[in-house]
Amino acid sequence: MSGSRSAKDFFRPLAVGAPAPLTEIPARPSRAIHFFDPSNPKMAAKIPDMVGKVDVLLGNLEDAIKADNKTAAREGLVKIAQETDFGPTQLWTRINSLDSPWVLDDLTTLVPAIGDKLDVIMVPKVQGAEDIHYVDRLLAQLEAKAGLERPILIHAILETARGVANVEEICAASPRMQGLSLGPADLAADRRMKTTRVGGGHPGYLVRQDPPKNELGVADINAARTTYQQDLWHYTIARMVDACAMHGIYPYYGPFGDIADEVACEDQFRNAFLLGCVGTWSLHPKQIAIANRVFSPSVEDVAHARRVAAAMGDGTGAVMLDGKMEDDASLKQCLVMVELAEQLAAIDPELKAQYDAIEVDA
Ligand SMILES: CC(C)(COP(=O)(O)OP(=O)(O)OC[C@H]1O[C@@H](n2cnc3c(N)ncnc32)[C@H](O)[C@@H]1OP(=O)(O)O)[C@@H](O)C(=O)NCCC(=O)NCCSC(=O)C[C@H](O)C(=O)O
Ligand SMILES: [Mg+2]
Repeated sequence: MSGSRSAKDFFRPLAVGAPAPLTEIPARPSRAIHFFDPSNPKMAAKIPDMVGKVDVLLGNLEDAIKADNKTAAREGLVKIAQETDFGPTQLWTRINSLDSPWVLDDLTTLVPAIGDKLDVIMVPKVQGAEDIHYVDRLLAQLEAKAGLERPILIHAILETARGVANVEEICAASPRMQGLSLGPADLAADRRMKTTRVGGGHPGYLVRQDPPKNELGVADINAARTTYQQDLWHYTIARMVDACAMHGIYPYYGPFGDIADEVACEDQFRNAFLLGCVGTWSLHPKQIAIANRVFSPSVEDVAHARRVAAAMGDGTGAVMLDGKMEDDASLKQCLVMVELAEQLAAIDPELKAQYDAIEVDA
């Protein structure tokens, strides 16, 4: 429940005539949220062909769009949305930040023009529940005026220290809250981290093995020692995952700026997937395949999960499979995998064929 609204009012529209808020956020596949600049003619021309090949297309209006192109990007997005049938692909936008001179025009232009096609509005640099409340009320007013029949959802980017500190209240601020993404570049700057990258790791953030000891038991600190690079984003992503799970909404990684390094990109995405994220951003067409691969459970994992489910019968008790104990709790993890596989199979025929080919012998 939001801090200032009582439980009975939480699911009432915030403007007369606005659509009723959803009581549950649908689990729509969103492995890759693909960013494009609607003011860039080359990128814009590629969008119709990407429909059906990526789960989410996001027209970006904020950072990475030159100040001189803000209006062109907004108008470009309206044109693309009006001319494109998005089929199973969701259409999202990232509006300008709430302290910018552009955001009001973003919302008052987009909602009447393409509000019926927009699934989610991503709000950058969210600091606390008050930012969500502002967008929530304004969207309700604009939806009512435009006669929209379904509410547009809100996705917040965590990219300030205050936003991270307030992550739970942000998730709880509105029934429109669909999910959270990590904004590692802005967050690093706001935290005054000493990095210069857009997401990913850093070779200096590491732990080193203890020194070996000589025969007298004295540590040889000059001996070669293995180091292990650590994940700079583990803490923040873990907080996001817990806050989202608690509020029934969805956590996402965010941008990986080293477009050329596909291996490290895949590693960063997989860490997020394993921790509980449902998707990530793709900044370049080649990151879509990486995201789709990582955020779809492997055939081996789905086969194992179905095998555990079959062996567990009514879901209670404990059984041994391949020398390992399985019980109610491991079954619940397996069911997360099975449900995700079913959702993805419904929109991805290639994955469906792979999952359908699995034979389960208990
Ligand atoms: C990163 C890019 C600037 C690279 O663009 P480019 O140099 O043109 O790459 P290529 O030559 O390899 O491109 C090949 C063709 O593909 C088209 N292209 C490139 N990117 C896209 C795209 N995202 N969608 C559709 N089409 C794309 C090119 O136009 C080429 O076409 P052609 O010449 O006809 O073959 C560029 O990829 C880019 O700008 N990407 C998006 C960047 C972005 O959105 N950044 C903002 C999100 S990250 C962020 O905001 C940080 C975050 O908030 C935080 O705080 O952490
Ligand atoms: Mg940012």
